[in-house]
Amino acid sequence: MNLVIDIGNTRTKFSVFNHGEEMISVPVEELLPSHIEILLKEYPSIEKAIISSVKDYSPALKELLQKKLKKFIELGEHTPLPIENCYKSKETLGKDRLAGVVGAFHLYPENNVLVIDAGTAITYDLVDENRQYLGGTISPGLEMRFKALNQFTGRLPLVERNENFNKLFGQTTEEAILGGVQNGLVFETDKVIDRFKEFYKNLYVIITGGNANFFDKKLKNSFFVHFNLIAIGLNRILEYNGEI
Ligand SMILES: Nc1ncnc2c1ncn2[C@@H]1O[C@H](COP(=O)(O)OP(=O)(O)O)[C@@H](O)[C@H]1O
Ligand SMILES: CC(C)(COP(=O)(O)O)[C@@H](O)C(=O)NCCC(=O)O
Repeated sequence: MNLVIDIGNTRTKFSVFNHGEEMISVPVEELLPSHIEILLKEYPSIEKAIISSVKDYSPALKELLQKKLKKFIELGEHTPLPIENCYKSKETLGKDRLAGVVGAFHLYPENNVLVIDAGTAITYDLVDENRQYLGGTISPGLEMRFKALNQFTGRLPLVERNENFNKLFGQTTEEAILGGVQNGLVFETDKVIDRFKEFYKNLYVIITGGNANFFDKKLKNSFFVHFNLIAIGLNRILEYNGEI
């Protein structure tokens, strides 16, 4: 069994895999060594673990995993991968982005795949049919857009995401913000997909991340939702490192 840990800017998600199949997946605000102790008691067959992190995390967590398990990988720029990483600043690349494209390649190895990770930030990343991760873009996440309007102005309230908002424009401050943020994100995403499709034929689109369900029935382009894409990618990297 494998333990995979994805430390994002908002949440940490940890999952247990058994022969490639995800048994459990749990989001927590902060992963503590005590959580790992409990998990290892519950699943004594866990022998390997991998962590992807986009921020600093407790050294105690790493020490515990190194001590208790047969194999532990902290995903980094030198970790061997089943795809070629063509990002130029590999040392600054978010490891969640790398895991996402490995997951995409594992699911759709014959296709060009655009991975959209709608989390704290929104990343758009391309892995092509030649097994190459080519790079992508980073833009503010949904919640960050609402928060920015509130924090950097004197009069704009903090508005919450509204699933039912479907107007082109607003007639109240709240509606105007919803229109700007939500429609803006939908327009952005559809346009990004359109542009990638112009250059990459046979393009599959995967949406993942805490806000993946926001796009449901909103985009004109078709896409697959894989909430556990990062975990799938991390598990694949862990397995790959056992094979080579
Ligand atoms: N239960 C939840 N707890 C926290 N954030 C959530 C939850 N459900 C949806 N979200 C949204 O998902 C985002 C976090 O998504 P996630 O993919 O976990 O991000 P990250 O990898 O950046 O930590 C938040 O910014 C929020 O907008
Ligand atoms: C772009 C990100 C902030 C996304 O993080 P997330 O929203 O998943 O928490 C993260 O991947 C990151 O810190 N990247 C470093 C810069 C780069 O990828 O080039």
